Amino acid sequence: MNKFSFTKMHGLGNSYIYVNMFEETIPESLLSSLAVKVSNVNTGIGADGMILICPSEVAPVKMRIFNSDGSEGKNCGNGLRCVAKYAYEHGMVKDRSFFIETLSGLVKAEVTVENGAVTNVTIDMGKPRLKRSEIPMIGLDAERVVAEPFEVDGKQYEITAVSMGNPHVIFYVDDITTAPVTTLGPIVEKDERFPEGVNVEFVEVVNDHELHFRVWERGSGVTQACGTGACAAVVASVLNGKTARNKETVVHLAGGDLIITWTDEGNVRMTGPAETICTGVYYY
Ligand SMILES: N[C@H](CCC[C@H](N)C(=O)O)C(=O)O
Repeated sequence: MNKFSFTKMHGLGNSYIYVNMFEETIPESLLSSLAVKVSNVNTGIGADGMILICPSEVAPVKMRIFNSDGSEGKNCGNGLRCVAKYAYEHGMVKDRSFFIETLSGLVKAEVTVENGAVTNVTIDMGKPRLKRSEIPMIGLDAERVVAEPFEVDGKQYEITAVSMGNPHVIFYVDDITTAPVTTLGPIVEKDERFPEGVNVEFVEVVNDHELHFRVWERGSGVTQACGTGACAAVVASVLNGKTARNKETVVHLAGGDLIITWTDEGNVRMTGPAETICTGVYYY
């Protein structure tokens, strides 16, 4: 019987099964199917996916993230905060500020420590990718996708698309409590205009530094929070003149709040909690 030790952690209720690949060995060919199995709340552990904390040649640690459908994502904001917490608390890094490698490049983490435990984490997520080709999205000629008409099943919408290393499309709504998350979300996730699929976000603007946010995630469906999605929502809101550049913006997600700033230098900074739920051994 094969097995590996895991730590279940969450960022605002967006939980993953974390595996320390400095200590565990799992065949590459099994990673996708294992992500599906461990995510199952009935026959597995229960989570939005699986995250591997791996050795890296360019940073103290590398994060790989697998959604609950087994697809591998290229970035994960809530995951990065939990990886930073894990790395610091397990002595994998000595400084409170350090780099983490992702499939979409290097990001910088800064942990807040109280009595030896990481209570909050800031991630410099780097620059958003705004070109249509970088999302990626196919369709009109305009280089960026900002307030673009978008038809779905004969209904007209307006979208803005942003990549944080992974693809996001933002719909603005008047009332977040009635956003079509579970009806429009799964349709747009697989829309052919997004060749790699897309994370689908719904945003209600409160004022120039406050948003309400819900998400249908590519590969995981409805989650309590999406860190990269919240970053994309802030960038989209600045591009649409709805929130202020270089100003801390509170994003209210179902699982709690993130503080996000798109700085004048161009980077997106995200601050929020990261929590450990439990540890255990998974048999497969
Ligand atoms: N579903 C995403 C990966 C997880 C992102 C999200 N959980 C976050 O916190 O950023 C994707 O396939 O791009």
